[in-house]
Amino acid sequence: MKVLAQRLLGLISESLGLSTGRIEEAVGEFYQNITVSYYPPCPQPELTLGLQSHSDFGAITLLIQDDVGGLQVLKDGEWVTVHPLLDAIVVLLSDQAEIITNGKYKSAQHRAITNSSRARLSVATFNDPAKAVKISPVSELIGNSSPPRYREVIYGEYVSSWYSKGPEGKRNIDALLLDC
Ligand SMILES: O=C(O)CCC(=O)C(=O)O
Ligand SMILES: [Fe+2]
Repeated sequence: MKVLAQRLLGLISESLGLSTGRIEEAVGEFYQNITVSYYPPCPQPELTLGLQSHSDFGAITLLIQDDVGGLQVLKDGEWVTVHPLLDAIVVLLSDQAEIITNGKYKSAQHRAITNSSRARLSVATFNDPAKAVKISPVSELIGNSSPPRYREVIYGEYVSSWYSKGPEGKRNIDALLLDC
């Protein structure tokens, strides 16, 4: 999973005209956290969510889901179900990647819904910076015509604030937006 995350961030760097290792360099050493989520069947799925709308706070998330389905991403204002595919890994770009690329890439807003008949399991691998790392848009993407869109943040402080405010769409990263 770490090699895949490095490869994907390398391709994103190259797509922006940066050196292959540039985003990884900005993230620093990866700290990997794994969350296994179990969603029991819910008698009235329309009344509750398995996991409320949020974007992940690290750099990039790689997620494996079983064949039940329930992950949705917000696209053009609509919730789109990410249908399970055998052997597929879902890639969710996370908030630090959005900051580092100065918003050229956006973190994915997502949620999990429940269903009335089957339990669901997902395994997410989060690739995060160390808590002390300062994250800001990379200098190569900043210029007169593209000012920084996010203020610098110490990753550990971002995580603390995310947990104290709670997940709610993209309000945590939106709090770093600069007027420009
Ligand atoms: O269960 C899922 O598909 C989503 C899990 C998730 O978004 C998370 O753990 O951050
Ligand atoms: Fe998530």
